[in-house]
Amino acid sequence: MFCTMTFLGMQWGPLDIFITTLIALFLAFLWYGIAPLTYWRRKGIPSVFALPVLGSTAKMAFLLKSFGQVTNDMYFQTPGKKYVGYHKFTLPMILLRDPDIVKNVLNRDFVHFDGNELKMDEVTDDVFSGRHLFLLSGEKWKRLRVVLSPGFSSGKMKSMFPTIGEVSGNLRAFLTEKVDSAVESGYAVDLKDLCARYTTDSVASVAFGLQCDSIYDPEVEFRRMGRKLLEPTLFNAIMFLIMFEMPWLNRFLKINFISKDVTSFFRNVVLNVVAKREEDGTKLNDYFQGLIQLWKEGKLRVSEKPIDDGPDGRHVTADTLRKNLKELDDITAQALSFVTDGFETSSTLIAFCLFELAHNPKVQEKLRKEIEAKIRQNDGTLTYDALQDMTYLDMVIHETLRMYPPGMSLNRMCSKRYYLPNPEGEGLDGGLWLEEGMVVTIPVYGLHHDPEIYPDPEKFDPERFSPDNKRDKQAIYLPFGDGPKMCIGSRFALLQSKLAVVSVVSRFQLSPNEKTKVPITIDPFHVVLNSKYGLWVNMKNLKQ
Ligand code: HEM
Repeated sequence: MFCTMTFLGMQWGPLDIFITTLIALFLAFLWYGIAPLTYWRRKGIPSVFALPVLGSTAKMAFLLKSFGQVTNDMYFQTPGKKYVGYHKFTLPMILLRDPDIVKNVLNRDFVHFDGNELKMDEVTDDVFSGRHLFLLSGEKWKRLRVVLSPGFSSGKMKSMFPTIGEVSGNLRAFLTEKVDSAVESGYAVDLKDLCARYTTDSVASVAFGLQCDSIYDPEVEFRRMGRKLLEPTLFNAIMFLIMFEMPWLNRFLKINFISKDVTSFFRNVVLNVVAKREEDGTKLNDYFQGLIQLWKEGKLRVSEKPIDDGPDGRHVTADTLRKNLKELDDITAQALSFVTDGFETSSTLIAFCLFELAHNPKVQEKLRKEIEAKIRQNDGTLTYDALQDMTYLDMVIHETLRMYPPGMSLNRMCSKRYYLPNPEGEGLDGGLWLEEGMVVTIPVYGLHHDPEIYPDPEKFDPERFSPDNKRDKQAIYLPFGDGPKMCIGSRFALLQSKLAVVSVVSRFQLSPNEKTKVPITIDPFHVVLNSKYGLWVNMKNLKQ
């Protein structure tokens, strides 16, 4: 009744096959799931507990915690060490704990760490692959960084000020309507959603030259598409888990990180704006115009040679974009990177800042006084220079980014052998040679919340960043990363965030709303630090 087979000169019945398969699976489990976990013991380096297959990141694998939360846990489990080994699944990695080593890796010794573990598939993710700074390394990264950096200079920020100012005016007008018609306890608002709509409008106007109005209409298509990119859904959580933590897996799965409808929407937006400006002969002084110029000069092509490269320069028009998808994607990628990198991170900053102000009325009052004084000194108008001159606002924003750094951790991949001293302390013999390809993790959230570095770390205290305190201390502070790979958009992020905070605080009184409990619960599904249950506050008119 049961069939048998002959293999290696022996007769195999179903039971033999079953038992042999079990043994083979068990050996594979030992070889691939357990043996790699002895790596740090064999090297004599202290390490964090690791489970078979899932390594030290089991909670992340089950989506119970984000990678940032897991690195934070590991940081606090290993006091006194300069660094420790851990396993992301079965891959050995290093968690750097010592602020001096961290600073060296990011700055002085960056040439040893200009590799990149992140990769997107060129076929499935044709827009970003080979074009986004986050995904590039070595020479290509350096060339694109040099090309894009002038677009984020202080001068450029000053020229963007009126455009973002208009969007912050819309935010204020929208809230005025809501607060005026609210009940006596005030207008209850989830800051997370509102601030995301504000930064969407701001990014749309600066990076695409579009008026988007999602503050008033949350369902407008630009907002829907932007939201789809980073929404904390189960699908996105799994997708980001694969992209950031298991990039090798996508070589087989070939998942689109940016879905086709989102890609095609943003390609069309770019095409239409280029064509419109060409038709009208308009040359605005915005970031998008800068991208058009770079594209015309062939400078956005970092992976391949630009087309039409002749002695008189490139004769390219909107029609070139229509006919050549690669050229269109050169612009789309850079404009779209504003959406992926710029709106969620900044909205997180604004939302947490306003949330903390609601919970710290004295800080709120002091900030309001500064804003009023600076505006008064400028004949009642808010100018770019007046905003830059608000020292206390800068302290409040710094403290928000310390407590809530949107990117909770950073990674760097070793590209050239590098020596780390003994992990147990100063002056001891024996350290570790990091080999090419080894990834080191910097637990930003942990460092920002370490009482040895920032006393009473859970207290929202902008005074830590007063000019005197800042001068005295050289504490580690990494909300935008550091070194040559530091966030390219930090000036823009600070500008749009400060404008939003000023617009709200100068007009409304903020107070806590019981829907959001303190301390907040971090959302493990979110790619940047976020509160799981929103960030609710009440807003009232100041004179009420
Ligand atoms: C509060 C807002 C923001 C925060 C907290 C933030 C944070 C960061 C961090 C931590 C990094 C990694 C730095 C490193 O590895 O050392 C980064 C990189 C980057 N950010 Fe931001 N960012 C913000 C806003 C923006 C905005 C508005 C843009 C606009 C385009 C932007 C574009 C980028 C890009 C392109 C990179 C990659 C840089 C490179 O690899 O050379 N970011 N950001």
